[in-house]
Amino acid sequence: MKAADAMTGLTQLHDAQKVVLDATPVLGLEKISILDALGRVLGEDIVAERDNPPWDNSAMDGFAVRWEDIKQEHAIQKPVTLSVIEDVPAGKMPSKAVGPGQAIRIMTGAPVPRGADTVLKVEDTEHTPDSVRVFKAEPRGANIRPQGEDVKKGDCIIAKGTRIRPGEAGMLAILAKSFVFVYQRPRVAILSTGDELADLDERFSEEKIINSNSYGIAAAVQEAGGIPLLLGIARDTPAALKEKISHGLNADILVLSGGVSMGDYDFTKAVFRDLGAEMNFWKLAIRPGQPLAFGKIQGKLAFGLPGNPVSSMVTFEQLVRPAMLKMSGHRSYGRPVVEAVFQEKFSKRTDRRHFLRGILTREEGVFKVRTTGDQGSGILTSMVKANCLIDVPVEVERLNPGDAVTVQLLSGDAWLAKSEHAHSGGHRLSCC
Ligand SMILES: Nc1nc2c(c(=O)[nH]1)N[C@H]1C(S)=C(S)[C@@H](COP(=O)(O)OP(=O)(O)OC[C@H]3O[C@@H](n4cnc5c(N)ncnc54)[C@H](O)[C@@H]3O)O[C@H]1N2
Ligand code: MOO
Repeated sequence: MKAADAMTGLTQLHDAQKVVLDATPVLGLEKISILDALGRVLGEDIVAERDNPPWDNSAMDGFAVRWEDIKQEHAIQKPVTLSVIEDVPAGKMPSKAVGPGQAIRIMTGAPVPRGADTVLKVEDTEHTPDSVRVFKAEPRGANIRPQGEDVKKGDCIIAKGTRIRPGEAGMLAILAKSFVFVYQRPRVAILSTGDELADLDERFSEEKIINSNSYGIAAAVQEAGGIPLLLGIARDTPAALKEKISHGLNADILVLSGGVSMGDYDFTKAVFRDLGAEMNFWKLAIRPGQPLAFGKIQGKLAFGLPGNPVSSMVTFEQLVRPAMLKMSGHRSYGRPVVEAVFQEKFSKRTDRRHFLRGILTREEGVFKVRTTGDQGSGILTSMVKANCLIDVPVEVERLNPGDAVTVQLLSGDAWLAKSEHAHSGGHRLSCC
């Protein structure tokens, strides 16, 4: 890793991300029911043990025939009459073979009988229980779905490392895989620090600040597919911090929030040292989220996120979430990214990369983005309004309306839901 810049003492985010990902292990596998597999990452290649469909079958309700019998050029003037020798509904195997001058009535999905190589749609015929008149010529093989057209026995159908979506779940069922191996979900212990904090179950007091970070981080952990373990609040004493941290060391990741700014370093550092931790204390070249601690405590990944509520969420996004995704077997660790047209004026110093909370909309096919308003690191409503983070590179000094920017999409389809709010104008939240 490149060391922090000698002049500024700042560490670039991508350098910090590399350190984090290099230190992050991939978790082991567990076997689960496909009913629980949505969103999980496959830990095995899924190889087809049989063809799908398992036999040639009809794509239409109609009659299975021999193409030789119906190939005449003027079907309408000279319709062919065939005798119907059997009915084959879906779910039944035909017992007879189609011979010259014969047809078998067949339903969509039913196996094509031996001898037949073409299916005629029922609406292109005139029929009685015993016979069928054919008025339309069809090419050989029409309306037959051949064996193995979807899946060929022996092929790898879903590769290890694939995230299971509804399509994969259906395919696993087709392949009769009721249980599959997936990567384990990371367990993330969450600890908020600070005497100023009160938890939700404590008596409300005017002097205290409600611990919101634990709950925002817990939700972010769940959204990233992990299991949050709330350790509560560590009071500002070395003993309290040490004890709480030790409770979190059976998790895969420990996330602390607060206590990483200048004033708190000495105390936190001493506790880490006592626990045998190897920690980096970074000043990241980003805003929000400058002070950040990362390392390993007794082999477990440990993050010290800044206490300001937005800073903790943004640093979780940029550093903890990628580590969680790597742990749980994903092949890419970032959010979806799009280019959008910036709608405002913005300026900054050229020493930090900024993550502005943004509202992305799509108007006449063009992505447009504006900020949520005040970008202070204590303005948690900015995260409530935002559907994306606008990623403004370190070297950019100003943005004008019309400039192209890169945005990281937060939480899936949220940007669609937010469009209406953005259109209604203004930065204020409005309900009802
Ligand atoms: N002299 C300096 N002071 C600060 C610097 C600096 O470089 N030099 N950096 C500032 C920046 S940037 C940030 S971010 C914060 C980070 O501070 P800490 O991580 O030590 O966090 P605290 O001081 O404990 O808290 C900051 C702020 O956040 C509130 N907070 C903390 N925990 C929670 C929680 N669980 N839920 C809700 N809110 C929480 C806390 O009350 C404070 O308002 O340091 C700056 N200072
Ligand atoms: O980085 Mo602090 O997180 O800017 O407020």
